[in-house]
Amino acid sequence: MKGPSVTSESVIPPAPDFEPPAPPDPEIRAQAQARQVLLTKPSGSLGRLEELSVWVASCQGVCPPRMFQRPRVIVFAGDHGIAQGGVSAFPTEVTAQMVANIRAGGAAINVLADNAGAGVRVLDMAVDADTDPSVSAYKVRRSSGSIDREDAMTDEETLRAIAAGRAIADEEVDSGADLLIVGDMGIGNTTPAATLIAAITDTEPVAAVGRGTGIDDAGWMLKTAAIRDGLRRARSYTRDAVGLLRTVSGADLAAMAGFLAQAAVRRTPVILDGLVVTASALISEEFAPGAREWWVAGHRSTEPAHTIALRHLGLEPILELNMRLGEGSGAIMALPVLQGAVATLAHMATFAEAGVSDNTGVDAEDHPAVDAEDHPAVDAEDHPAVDAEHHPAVDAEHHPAVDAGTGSD
Ligand SMILES: Cc1cc2ncn([C@H]3O[C@H](COP(=O)(O)O)[C@@H](O)[C@H]3O)c2cc1C
Ligand SMILES: O=C(O)c1cccnc1
Repeated sequence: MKGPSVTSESVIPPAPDFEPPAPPDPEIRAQAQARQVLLTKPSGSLGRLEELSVWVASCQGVCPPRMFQRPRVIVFAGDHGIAQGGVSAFPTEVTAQMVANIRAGGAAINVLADNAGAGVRVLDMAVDADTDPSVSAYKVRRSSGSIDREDAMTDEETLRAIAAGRAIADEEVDSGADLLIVGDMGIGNTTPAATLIAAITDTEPVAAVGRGTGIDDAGWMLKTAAIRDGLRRARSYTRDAVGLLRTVSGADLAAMAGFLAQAAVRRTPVILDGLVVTASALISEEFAPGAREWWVAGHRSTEPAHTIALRHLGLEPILELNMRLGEGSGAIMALPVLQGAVATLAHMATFAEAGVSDNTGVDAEDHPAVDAEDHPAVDAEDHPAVDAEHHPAVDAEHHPAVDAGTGSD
């Protein structure tokens, strides 16, 4: 993926050189796992909150972890030529109108971010209109190409978009962001997103296509055909992340990929959103292998390709709310869950502090009432608080942060 590759069409420049991200801190992870067991509750009783709290501590490199002080939502906006092909239920001009709506505070993401205590920033990467200078500083072009028959952008534009995403991540982290959420806004963007996911995971167009903004059956046929044509064009680039972005994505998706990779390089945790953001995340993991250790999936979108992408990344979504909006709206709903997880590990009393009896003196043989077999929750050894094996939702391989067995390696 790194060296220049020669194709029949062009010489593809090397992928941007992201530093390999270091994993979240394994020592802190072990400390956090050990602390979870001391808190005044049966081990494992806080379910997935325990694993999430351990993950946050290991990302922050500190135990107990800190509540997030400056969570930020960054919405990457862009138009797509394919939107002219009947693949969306809405017209292209909605993208610029929604960028203005987000700036004015009236979109779903604004009210949900307010509710969760996060700031929102929207950026025009490729909107097919002139937008306010406050959002267009990184604009790459007006609309990306129609991916069924032309490249989304040039190599130079692709690299510029990736670099923009990277610079934006640096800006956010440098100004104190301690949790990042990526959102998308762009009529037609679920078509390139589904195409990217299908190309990377070798999925048939009919299995990857979804209803997006709510297309009817005629739109579904057009969208499936567009994904099929895009996949045909992307065929030679399935092992070339920059080539894939150039052929079948858009400047907005390329910027998200750069942003997500750099967030990991900067050791900043991310909550992923739905289909569009997760499509970019697949590319980002190619740029910066291991970046996914810094991400959690906020929710499962109803878009079928989202589930395919999550499976590929080994991520289990926190929420399932039947949402299919984008903008970062699903991810932001998971922020209170993450804050709750942090609060438990940071602020609960331990058994010793509260003078509550723990179960270390309880012997299953002497006390048949609390027989380990009937009450597995009291058997600390067989049920480590965050044991990936007993919680298959959590993928130990991809998320060593939650693997109690390898906590100290
Ligand atoms: C008013 C409105 C607000 C949105 N906010 C996010 N999307 C989402 O829907 C669009 C993608 O779906 P498709 O590929 O079917 O066009 C993107 O703009 C995405 O951000 C919206 C769509 C609309 C219409
Ligand atoms: O899941 C998403 O990201 C999504 C779904 C529908 C429309 N826009 C975005």
